[in-house]
Amino acid sequence: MLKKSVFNFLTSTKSFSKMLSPLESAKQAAAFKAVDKHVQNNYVIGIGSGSTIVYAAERLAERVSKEKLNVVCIPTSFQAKQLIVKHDLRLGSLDTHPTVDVCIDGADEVDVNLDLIKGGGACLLQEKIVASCANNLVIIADYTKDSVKLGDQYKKGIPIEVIPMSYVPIQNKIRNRFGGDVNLRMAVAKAGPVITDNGNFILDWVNFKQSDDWNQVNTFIRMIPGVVETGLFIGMARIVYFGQADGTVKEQIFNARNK
Ligand SMILES: O=C(CO)[C@H](O)[C@H](O)COP(=O)(O)O
Repeated sequence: MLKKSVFNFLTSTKSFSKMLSPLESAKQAAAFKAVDKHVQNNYVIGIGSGSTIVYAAERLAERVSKEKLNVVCIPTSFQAKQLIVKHDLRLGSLDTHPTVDVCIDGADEVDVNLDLIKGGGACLLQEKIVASCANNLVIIADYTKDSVKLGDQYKKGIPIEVIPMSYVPIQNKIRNRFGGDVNLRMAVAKAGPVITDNGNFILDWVNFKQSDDWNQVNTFIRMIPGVVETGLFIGMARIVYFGQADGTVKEQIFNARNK
């Protein structure tokens, strides 16, 4: 039997109310650290997408309510919008707030230069738009996303959002230029492809050769007619928090980043 005092302690704070797996603890630790360090009163905040950002939204709601913060949240996806609404945070848009103080978002892989692969949740287009409007892009990720070179860790490939009618020619052009396989992402609970929040398809480029110049690769792909955006976020992030299995956080900063 658990002693009453121990039980009371374990259930007394929100953080201890759910026992998290090492991976979830890592996500939570990274998210909490980013919100605690980078959110200030009167900020416009970009809210990213994915599973790690769920913890950031929770923490932000906690801080807003306790500290009576006045912040506006700009969503990067339908999911992000739902999180903002669920937590009673103030929903804004780039129409009314085109400059974002800080954008907090997850990533699928982060290399030593803080270049990223994003779009595992098919939200890369709006994520990149909001990140491009932010004075500071802060990435929150668990330890599995920490990589030396892009492609080391994330075997699901580089997501590319495309206009539906162009997906086959785009597959061919990428394969012919760089090799690898370019797969149309299929939906799980629907017969057919994943449709993004913007009504487009997602191609996942896998088994590619590593590049020493991702900027060049990104530029080539973005120039193909029908490509809307890629999940390569090159030179955008300035700070990454990698949550660890023990709940600590590794911080990686790119000081020389110019915006
Ligand atoms: O880019 C994304 C969605 O398009 C996510 O930020 C990325 O997939 C990371 O997700 P998670 O926090 O679930 O690991």
